[in-house]
Formats: sequence, C-alpha cells, structure tokens
Amino acid sequence: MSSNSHGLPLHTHKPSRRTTANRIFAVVYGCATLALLSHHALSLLNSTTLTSFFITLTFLISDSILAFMFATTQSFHMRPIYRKEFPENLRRVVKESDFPALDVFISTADPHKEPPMNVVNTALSVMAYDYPIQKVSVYVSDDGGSALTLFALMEAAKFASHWLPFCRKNNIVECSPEAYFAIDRDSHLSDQVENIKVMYKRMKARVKNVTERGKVAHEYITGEEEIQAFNKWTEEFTRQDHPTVIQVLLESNKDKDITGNLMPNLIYVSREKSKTSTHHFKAGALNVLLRVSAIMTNAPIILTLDCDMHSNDPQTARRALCYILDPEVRPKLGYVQFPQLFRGINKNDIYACEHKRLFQIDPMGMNGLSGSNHLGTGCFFTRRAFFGGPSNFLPPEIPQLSPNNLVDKHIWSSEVMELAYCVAACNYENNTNWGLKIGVRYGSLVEDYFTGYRLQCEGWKSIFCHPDRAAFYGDIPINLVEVLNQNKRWAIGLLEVAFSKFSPITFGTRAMGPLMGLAYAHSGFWPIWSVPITSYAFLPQLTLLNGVTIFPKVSEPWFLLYVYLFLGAYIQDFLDFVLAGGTFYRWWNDQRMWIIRGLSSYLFGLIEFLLKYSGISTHGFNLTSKVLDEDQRKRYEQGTMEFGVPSPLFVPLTMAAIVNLVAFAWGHIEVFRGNNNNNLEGLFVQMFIAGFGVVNCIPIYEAIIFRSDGGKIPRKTSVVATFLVFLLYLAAHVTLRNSAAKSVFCQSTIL
Ligand SMILES: O=c1ccn([C@@H]2O[C@H](COP(=O)(O)OP(=O)(O)O[C@H]3O[C@H](CO)[C@@H](O)[C@H](O)[C@H]3O)[C@@H](O)[C@H]2O)c(=O)[nH]1
Ligand SMILES: [Mn+2]
Repeated sequence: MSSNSHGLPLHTHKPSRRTTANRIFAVVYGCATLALLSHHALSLLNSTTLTSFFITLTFLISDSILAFMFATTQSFHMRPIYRKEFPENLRRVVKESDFPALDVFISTADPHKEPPMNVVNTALSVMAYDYPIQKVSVYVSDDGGSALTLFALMEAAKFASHWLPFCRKNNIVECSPEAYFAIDRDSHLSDQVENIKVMYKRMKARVKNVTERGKVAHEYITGEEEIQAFNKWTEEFTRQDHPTVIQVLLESNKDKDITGNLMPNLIYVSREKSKTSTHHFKAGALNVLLRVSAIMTNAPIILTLDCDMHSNDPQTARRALCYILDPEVRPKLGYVQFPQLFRGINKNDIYACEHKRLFQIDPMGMNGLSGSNHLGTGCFFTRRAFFGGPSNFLPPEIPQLSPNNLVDKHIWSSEVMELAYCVAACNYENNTNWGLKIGVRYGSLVEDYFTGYRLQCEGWKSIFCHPDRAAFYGDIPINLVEVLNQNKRWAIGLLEVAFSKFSPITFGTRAMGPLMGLAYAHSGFWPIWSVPITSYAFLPQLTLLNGVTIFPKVSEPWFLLYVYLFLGAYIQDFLDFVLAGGTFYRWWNDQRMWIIRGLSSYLFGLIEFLLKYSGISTHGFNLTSKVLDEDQRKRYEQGTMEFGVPSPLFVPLTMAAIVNLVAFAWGHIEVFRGNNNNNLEGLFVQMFIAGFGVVNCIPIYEAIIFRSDGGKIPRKTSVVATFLVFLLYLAAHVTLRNSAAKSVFCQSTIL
C-alpha cells in the first residue's frame, strides 16, 4: 500500500476473497488425487494380464499428469491479488518533466502476413500517448526487411502530424485510427473529423495499393531522403539476406505537427540478415532494438508491442508509472505487464482465443507472489532488468549500451548512426552475452515466457496491471488451423524451456521458491496435457467397444471418487472463468478447445519437440497470419468452426470424434440388449466419457457431414481418420479379445 510524502497513494491492492476456500479445496482435492493414484499403483502391482497392466499403466501415467497439472495450478490459487492504480495522483507527486523517457518497441516480420496498416495503427496509437511527447521514441523492427513497411511508416509519420494534435485536442482515447473510425460516429461528424477521416482513408488506400503491387512506385516517392532510403532495396536485397536499414522518420527535436507542437521520435529498423547466421526470430529483433535504442535515446523504460496490438488508452504509460515511480517498488521492478485482450472475438469465442486463464487468471494469481510472467506484448520493462539481476549488474561490452549511459548526441549525428548500424549487424552478438545473460533470452520459441522467467529467476519482480479499461487490444487468428498452429508453436517453445537446464521444476524452484517455480512449471509443461486428453479420448471408448469395463461400477465407493474428481476440477475451472468475467458459453468453448488443443497442438507440439530433441528435425517461428478472408470472417462471426484445409492437425481430432460417437452408440445397444456383464452399472463411466466427447464434438460432426461451405472438414481428412479409427479398433480388438466381458478396474485393493 504505497503512499508517499504527499499521502496520496499511487497504487493499492487487496487479496481475493476466495483465497481461504481455494486453500481448503486444494488440500481435499489433493488427498482425493493421491487416493486415486495409489489405487492405480496397487492395481498395477496386482494386475494379472498384460492387457490390464497396460491399461492401468496408461491411467496411472495420465492421472499422474492430471495430478501434476492440478498441483502446479495451486500456485495461482494461493494468493491472487487485485491491484488498483491512481494515475490521477501522479501529477501531485512527480513533475511531468521528471517522468522517465519511454522507448516503444514494435515488431513486425512479414508485410504479407502482417499488413503494414496494422503496424501503422500500432505506431500511431502509442505516439498519441498522454505523455511528455519529447520523451517518447517509437522504434519499429521490421524482420521482413520490406520497403512496403517502410513506406507505410513514412506515410504514418506524415499523417501523425495531423492525427496527434487531433487526438490531443479532442481527448481521443481510441488513438488507433482504425479503431477510432470503426465506431460509427455519423450522427455528430464534425468537419474536422470528416477531414481527418478522408486523410486517413487516402493514406490507407496508398499503403494498400503499394502492398498489393508489392513495390513502392516512383510516383509515391517524393523527397530526396525518401529516394535514398528506398535505394537500399537493390536487386540483391532479400528478406533473409540484406544490410541493415535504419531510417529516422520523425525526430522530436526537429519535426513539428501542424499546430507547431513537437512530435515523438519514430525510427524504422530492419536489422542485417544473412543466411549464414542465426537471427533468433523475435528475440533477436528485440535485442537489436535494445541496442539501437540505447545508442539513440536510451530511455530507462521500454514498452514492447507486437504489430497486431494497439493502445486503447493513452493513460497507460502513466498507469505503469504508478509502479515504476514508487521508490519501494522500483529497485526490484523488472516489468509491468498488461493483459493480452482482444478485439473481434466472436460472441462465444469458439476458438477460446481469449485464453482467459493464460492471459488474465494465472497472471493475477502470480501477482500475489513475485509477479506475473511476461506475455510478449503490452509490457513496460525497466531497461536495467536486461542487464543482470537487481544487485548483480552485468555491463554490456561497450559503455554506450549501458542502461545508465546518458545520450548527449543528436540521433542524426554520424557518430550515433554509425554505431547504430554497427550494433544492428548480424554478427555483432558473436562472443557476447546477448541472448544468454543479457537482453531477451534465446533458446525458446516463446521468448516472452522464457525471458520473463529468467528475469524473475535473477530476482526481478513484476506487476500485473489489469485496469478496467483495456490498455491494449490485439487481433486474434480467426480460423482453426491458424489457432492450432500458433498453439503448437507455443507448445514447442514451452517444452524447450521445461526440458532445458533452466527447467522451472529444478532451476526455477531453487531460484524463486516452490510456488513461483510451480507456477512457471504449469505453463512450461502445458503440452503434456495431450497425454491424459488423448488417453481419455480413445481408451475408454475402445474398451467400451470391446465390452471391457475399466472404471468402477456406479455402486462402488471408488465411483464417488471419480465423480468428485471430475466435478471438482470442472466446477473450480468454471468458477475461475466466470468470476473473471466470462460467460457460460465462453467457458464451455474454452474447455472444448482445451480438449481440441490436447489432440492437436499439444500432441503435435510434443512430438515435434521430441523429434527435435533427438536431432531429427528443426522448427522455426511460424508467423500467425493477420490477413482475413471475407468468407472466413463471416463464418467466424456466425460462430461456425473453420476447418477447410486438410491439415494433419485435424486427423486425431476427427478420429476422436468418430470413436466417441461409435462407442457411445454401441454402449447403448449393449445396455439395451441387457447383456449381464455389460450392464449400465459397469459401463456408466465409459459411456459418460464417450457421451461427453460426443457433446464436445458436435461442431466436428457438422463439419464432416452437414456442411458444404469452404470451412468443412475436407473429405481427405475424414477418410484418413475413418481408416485410422478402423485400424485402431482392430488393434484394440486383437489385444482385448481375451479380456472381453471382464473388468480391469481392480476392486480388491486398498478399500
Ligand atoms: O522472426 C520473427 C518472428 C516474429 N516476429 C514478431 O513477433 C510477434 C509475434 O508473432 P505472432 O505471429 O503474432 O505470434 P503470436 O503467437 O500471436 O504471439 C504470441 O507469442 C509469441 C511467442 O511465440 C510472443 O512473442 C508474442 O508476444 C505473443 O503475443 C509479431 O509482432 C512478429 O512480427 C519477429 O519480429 N520476428
Ligand atoms: Mn500475435
């Protein structure tokens, strides 16, 4: 509860009221889990046949993983806190002229997957921050090395001279022009708004035109400076192989807006690329920006943003200052993370793109410990945090890169420029600590998770700041294959950390204590959900089809344990979700997507990771496309699942859908036939699981059979899946033949 000499607090926090209930539930549920696991273990020892041995083993492994995941989520439940900031008190406490300078990093990587207009909107939205303007510098990293993106930013620089004063004068809060004009303002469109709207539309048309042509036509290039800039795109210039391009598009000492006010710095950076050196994807790009910005402005505070995310509140930087300027918080403060929130999600969020747990609930839980993990975008870092722990400063190789170095030269001066080019070179990092101990860390496709984690291990604390008005809004992928591929990339990246020498279980627990270690382990081991999900999606069903009972009868006490474990987990998940502002249908889709991801992204991520681990294959950063197809958008808005392409990711999913339906139907037939051994009592749990699967798979059945639009499941996928299901059934039949009409669930043990 920090107040200062003026008695005005900058921020407060209060614990969640559910903490005690959470702790009691954790203990009871934990005991129930242990009971089940010990039962499995004893059954394993007592198993009589090889088949029952393997079935029990599968459940022992699956349920152990579920138990592990349950145990790790407890860190989020032990001490969640709600924070509140008072940016309005800021001006009474600090003079604006004493605000720290702010460097904003925006990354983009491909003008065809990430439309340059998105980058423009992201940049404009932060340039319009309510912050002393000469203290703001916006750096755009273009890993696509594209003249199209540079062109778009040149246009943005010109438009900014109208847009920024317009926002300031009218107190606009939606400072991304696209978001601002998307709201229908027809009724009170003043001339001024109309003018700027026309200007924006014209700029958009020019940028679109250039992007579509794939080339910046001569008629669009006006000044000598611009000609020189585009001359760098020679014949040999390719995306993977090109020299550094740094272009200062706006300079706060020189450029003024139409009302004569200063403008923030706007700098375009496309680092050198060479086919012979690794570039470490976004992590590499951010490190180049860390160095280039150090040479040019060296602001102590850095905001990182992806080009698919824009500011929704110009007060955000001030809000972050409420923590950054608190002398009690500052010495150990590594970063202030804002949640990832999204625009354009359909009503019931069919793909669970909101990731409420990942981006809101879990960070809130970590807030009461050492602070949230880093979510990649919408995060204010202290520059110092990139150079060793709070009490263990690690100096960079040249003093000009040091976080406490004062820049006393002009951005344009040849000295600054030369050095900037030098530190953006692709082999600059050779034999340095960059990516290992300094800057954004390399070695994982989820550089965000890994970097935040390493900073926290070094002793840095973080703050999760979740104001009522969203600070940033991002875009989400709106077709299933994009969603699953994105999640697969995350899965691989997380495993890269989980199974490294920095594993949260060992290294993390030692560095940050058990609760924080487990919290990071929960995300790190995210993809192993695929093991229990896959087992429960196939095994109960295949055994049901072969008349083998594998769960306790309804009349047995163990049955109640299963009921408790299932309902307990589901109800707690539901409460977490709804209390964080979710609706029932969104929660339902969220759990459905958890199962779908388990059968696709997590499963394939796990397999690809293992292949890479054993040196068989490698994988890169597969950029999520932000380009929207109109038909797809329509179907998305109606809430229809989009399959469309014959992706291997859909195969296990389709297989599970078929197996569950067949097993569920077969189970009914068996029960009605009144077969003594296969009565409802014994098969109930299996029937329930299959039925639950069927309900979850309804959109998949629709997509296989009833749909004719471009988003249905391709014939090829359903044929392959059906064939594989058949093989699976045969294999199960051969294995289970001798156990038919038997129960594998062993009742004679501990009860
Ligand atoms: O070689 C690359 C690849 C990507 N990017 C940028 O990285 C960002 C994230 O890429 P995106 O395709 O949008 O991935 P998402 O899965 O949507 O991003 C989430 O996951 C990433 C880690 O996988 C984090 O970096 C992001 O912050 C987080 O929002 C974008 O701005 C890209 O331009 C680069 O700069 N260079
Ligand atoms: Mn993204």
